[in-house]
Amino acid sequence: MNDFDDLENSSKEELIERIESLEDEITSIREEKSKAKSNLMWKVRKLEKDKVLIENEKIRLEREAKSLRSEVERFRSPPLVLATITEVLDEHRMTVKSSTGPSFLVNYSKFLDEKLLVPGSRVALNQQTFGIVEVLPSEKDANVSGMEIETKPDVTYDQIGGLEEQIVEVKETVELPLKEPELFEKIGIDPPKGILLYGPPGTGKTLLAKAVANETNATFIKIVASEFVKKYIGEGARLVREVFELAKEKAPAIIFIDELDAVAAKRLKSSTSGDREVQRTLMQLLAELDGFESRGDIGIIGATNRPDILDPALLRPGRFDRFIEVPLPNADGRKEILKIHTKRMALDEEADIDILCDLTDGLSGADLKAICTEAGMFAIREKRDKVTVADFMDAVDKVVDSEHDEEFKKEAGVMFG
Ligand SMILES: Nc1ncnc2c1ncn2[C@@H]1O[C@H](COP(=O)(O)OP(=O)(O)OP(=O)(O)O)[C@@H](O)[C@H]1O
Repeated sequence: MNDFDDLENSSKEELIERIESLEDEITSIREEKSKAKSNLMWKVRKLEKDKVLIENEKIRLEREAKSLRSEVERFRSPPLVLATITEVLDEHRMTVKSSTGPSFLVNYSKFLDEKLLVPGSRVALNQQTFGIVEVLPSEKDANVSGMEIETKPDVTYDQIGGLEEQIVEVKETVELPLKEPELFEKIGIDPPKGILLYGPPGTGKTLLAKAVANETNATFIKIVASEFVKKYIGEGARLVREVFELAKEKAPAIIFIDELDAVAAKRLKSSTSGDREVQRTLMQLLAELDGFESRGDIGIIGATNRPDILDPALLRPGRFDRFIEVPLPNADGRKEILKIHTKRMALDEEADIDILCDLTDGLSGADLKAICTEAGMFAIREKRDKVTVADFMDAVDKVVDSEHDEEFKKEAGVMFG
C-alpha cells in the first residue's frame, strides 16, 4: 500500500492538510536544491581561480628566475665614482677630488649642464674613463632621498593582522628595553641590540617596526640598504655613519634598515669594485653596531627577504642576534588582515570574508590591502554604495595580474636599462 491509497477515504480537511504538507516539502526541496547549486557554483569558481593562481604562480616563478639572473648581471656592472669639482681649467677639463682620496684631471660629457659644473659641485665619474657623467644633487638632498624620518609614526599594533606571536617578540626585544631599560640594568644583562625581521615582501615588517616606534614615542628612521650601494663609491659608509648619528641626536629612535641583504650578502669570491663598496658599507655598519652602547634608547631593526644570503658576521651576538620570521599569512591571518582593511568599508551583506580568505591563499598583507582598495574602486566606478563579492573577486584578479606586470616591468627595466 502506498501513501496515496487511503486518499479516497480521507476527509476534505485531511486532504487540504496533506496538500499543504506536500507543498512545504516541495518548497524545502527547492531551497536545498538552490543552496546546493550555489554552493557548487562557488566551488567551481574557486577551483577555476585556484587553477589561474597556480598557473600565474608558475609564470611568476619563471619570471623570478629570469629576473634573478638579470640581477646578478646588474651587480657585476661597475658603479660610478663620487667626486667633488675642485677647479675648472678650461671648457673641456676640470680637476676633481674623488671620495676615495686621489684627485684627477678629467673631461666631462657635453650633455651636462655647464652651469652646474662649478667648484664644489658633487659629480659622478665613470670608473674606467674617469669622465664626469652626472652632476649630483647637494649632499643634503642626497641624504634625504635615502632616508625616511617620522617623528612618531601613526601605526599601532591593532592595525597589524595575523602576527600576534611576532608582536609579542618585538615587544620583548625592542619595546621593553626602550620603555624600561632599568629592568635590564637591575638583572645585569644587556638588552638585545638588533633584531632581524625576515620573510617575503609585503608581510608587515615595516608595519611592525613603525608600531614599536609609535608605542615608544620614538623617531622612526628608515633606510633602504640597497640605496647605500646603488651608485656612488664611498657614499654607503658615510650614510651608515650619518644614520647612527641622527638616531643618537633624535633618541629615543628606531633605526629600520630594509633590504639588509643588499649590504650584507655573504662575501663573494669575485671582487669587483661594486663588491668592495658593499664590503666597505657592511664594515661601517658592523663598526657602528659594535661601537654603539645599547642603553635602550635606540632600537635597531633589520629586514630582509633573503636571510639565507646574509653574512654570518652580521648575525653574531651584539649585532643582529634575534631573528623573527614574518611569513605570508595563513587563512586566519588573512582573515584578520582583511578585517582590518575592510573595517571602514561599506560591504554588501553577502560579501563574506571567509570566501575571500579562500581565494587569496599565498598572497601577502600588502596584496590584501591592495585587493580591498581595488574592490572599493570597482564599486565607486559603478556608482554603487556597497562593495560586493564580485568586486572583491575582480580585485583579486586585478592585483594578481598587476603583480605579474610589475615583475615584468622590473625585468624589462633591468634588461633595457
Ligand atoms: N600583517 C599585516 N596586517 C595588516 N596590513 C598589512 C600586513 N602586512 C602588510 N600589510 C599592508 O601592506 C602594506 C605594506 O606592508 P609592509 O611595508 O609592512 O611590508 P614589508 O614586509 O615591510 O615589505 P617589504 O619587504 O617589501 O619592505 C602595509 O602598509 C599594510 O597596509
